[in-house]
Amino acid sequence: MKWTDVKEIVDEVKPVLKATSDAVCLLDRYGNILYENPLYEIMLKRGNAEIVADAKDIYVDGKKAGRVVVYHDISEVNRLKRELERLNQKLRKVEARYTFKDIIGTDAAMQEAVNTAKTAAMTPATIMLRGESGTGKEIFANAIHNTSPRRNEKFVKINCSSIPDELLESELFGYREGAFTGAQRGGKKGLFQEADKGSLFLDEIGDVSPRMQVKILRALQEREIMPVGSTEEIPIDVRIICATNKPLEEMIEEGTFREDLYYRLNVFPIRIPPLRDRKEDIEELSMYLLNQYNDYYGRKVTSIDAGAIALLKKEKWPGNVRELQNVLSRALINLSEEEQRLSEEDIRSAINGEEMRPKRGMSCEIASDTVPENLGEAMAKMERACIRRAIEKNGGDKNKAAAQLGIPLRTLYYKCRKLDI
Ligand SMILES: Nc1ncnc2c1ncn2[C@@H]1O[C@H](COP(=O)(O)OP(=O)(O)OP(=O)(O)O)[C@@H](O)[C@H]1O
Repeated sequence: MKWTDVKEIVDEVKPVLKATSDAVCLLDRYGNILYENPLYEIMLKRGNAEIVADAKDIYVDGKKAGRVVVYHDISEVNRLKRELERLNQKLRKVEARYTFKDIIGTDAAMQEAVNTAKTAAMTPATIMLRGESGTGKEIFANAIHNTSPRRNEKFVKINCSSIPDELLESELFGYREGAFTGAQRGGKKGLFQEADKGSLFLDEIGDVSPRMQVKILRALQEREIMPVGSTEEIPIDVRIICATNKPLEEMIEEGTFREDLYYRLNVFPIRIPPLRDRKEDIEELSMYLLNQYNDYYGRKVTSIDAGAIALLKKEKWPGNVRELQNVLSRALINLSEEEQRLSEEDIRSAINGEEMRPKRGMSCEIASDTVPENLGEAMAKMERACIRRAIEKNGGDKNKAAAQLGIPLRTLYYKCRKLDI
């Protein structure tokens, strides 16, 4: 075949190339354009599309006879990627919904924590919330932001332990276009920048790696951040609230937490007492939570028997208020819609009934002799129950719960989010 045969091929494939949704250009072996389809004109010559190109040589009888170049318009894919990223960022930005009125408890240590937090909220100082898992650190962080002069700006939250180290850096500080493979066009703003003029809540700060501790320290000292892949410093104006249930002082001794970062963060330390140390608050807290859950579960409970309260007070509550929430939720779920009272027996079975045993004619969650109508939902229920149990049994410590379940911590966080735990 001679090179003119490529022209013949062109004539044959023209109708197809006219109809394709990509821009196509056929060249002869010298690089001369033999054919451009109509989209080529629109996509390349008008020049406002985001394009990737694929080129392939055409061989005839083993000899290079020409070249076909296909241009894909990826503007829409990129627009969707940007939209997805924007929505993801929005999701991460927890709206500060709580105020100090939502923090229930008259216990002296709790009141002291609330009063310190109220005072600290009015200053620009960094606040360190200390307390076991489920004691209310996040609700405090919310309330502090909402009371502070920054309340009309953003409250941005990040859980430092649920994100792999490599990602944490780009999440916090952002990155410049082309910083790494997969980096999005135009780069990405980090959460320090997202929270500009507002508050950044660094949850589980005790779980940050030594490498990231240095970077966070630098950002706090210099009040500047440097996005990944950039050489340009960006000034930041962010109020930091951080929280941990880790023994930071011991970690300093062991050399796993930097002392200089500790002093930067520990400007206003606030200790939130565990529930077992404020059992007098259990009744008020339970009523408050029941009011919230009645609507959610479609129940009408207005009172809790004295025996039920006594039982709740006997518990050790290693998972703190979150665990109390779980027990009350289970008790409510097991009640019929008409019941208005939670009895001692209701609470006992909710405490012991981690298996989610059915009660009072309720349909069986996953009984051994029934076939679930929807396998996906049944599995989700089972997974939810197992994960809740593991978290509760480990006193709210998700690291330990993940280890017990034999899954990575990240998977546990993912499942908690997915299963609404
Ligand atoms: N004093 C309180 N009054 C009312 N609700 C509370 C109180 N403390 C905690 N809660 C509720 O208990 C749940 C757990 O609280 P929160 O998430 O703030 O705990 P945490 O200490 O941040 O836990 P973790 O360390 O596991 O992230 C939330 O739903 C919160 O609203």
